Amino acid sequence: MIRLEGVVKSYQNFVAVNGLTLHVPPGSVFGFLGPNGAGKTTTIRMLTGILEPDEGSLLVFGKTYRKNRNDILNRLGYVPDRPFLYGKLTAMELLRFLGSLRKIQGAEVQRRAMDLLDQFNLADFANQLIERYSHGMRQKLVLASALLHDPDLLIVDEPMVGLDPRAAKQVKELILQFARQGKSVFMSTHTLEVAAQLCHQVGIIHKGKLVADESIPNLTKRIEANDGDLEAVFMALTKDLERDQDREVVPF
Ligand SMILES: Nc1ncnc2c1ncn2[C@@H]1O[C@H](COP(=O)(O)OP(=O)(O)OP(=O)(O)O)[C@@H](O)[C@H]1O
Repeated sequence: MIRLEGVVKSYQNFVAVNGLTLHVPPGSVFGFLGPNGAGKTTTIRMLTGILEPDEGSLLVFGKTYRKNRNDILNRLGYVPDRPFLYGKLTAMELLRFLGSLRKIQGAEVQRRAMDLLDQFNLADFANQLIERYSHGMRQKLVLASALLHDPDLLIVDEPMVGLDPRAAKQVKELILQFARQGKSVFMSTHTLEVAAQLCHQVGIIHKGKLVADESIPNLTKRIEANDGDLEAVFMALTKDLERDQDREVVPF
């Protein structure tokens, strides 16, 4: 679903993503971890066609944005880290509007919107103005918006931030259900714990470079070797790179 080879992206002279290579197969949840400023959002902006890589190859569904932009975007759902929601619309109005942009209209958009609002326990608030929604409700609505056109790939920047345990559980279940249908999820997160619960594969980025790319069983072994301390594993991986900037990805 996603294949990156040697992707580089700089802002003026600052290299934010530095030779990134990773692969996300169908039916999998890929967790993209890293500390603040590691290059996660920059990578996601390239994956969603907002930014273009300076170097390297970036394929989504085996296609490039340069040649197949619309094909890719029609099959992609994206939840940004700071989504904008227009507060003067109701949830249903928002979903109808987004549906019209995607050419999903009438009874079809109404049915899909109600199904999604129902899945997120928002059906009772379908006709309430978004400005009256809590943070968690807004987060769930943004996810519902990203799923309206039934995408094959969901890209989510920090899906759990600010969610209470109940909302977080719903979002986790939805992500897992999505992958069970043979679709893929690429999600960034700061927390190894979220990744360990949800993801099949985890990539850890630090200062624009991938410092680890491993399956959850391998990651779990590593965590156990550190007395169950997730953060210790994360700190060790990112600290190593500070000592040796040219180090290769940790082999597993
Ligand atoms: N538009 C920009 N212009 C200049 N530098 C930028 C720009 N956007 C990001 N950066 C820098 O690029 C680096 C990577 O930023 P990015 O937002 O990709 O990191 P991140 O891993 O998503 O961080 P966070 O977890 O804090 O959101 C940071 O040092 C950031 O300051």
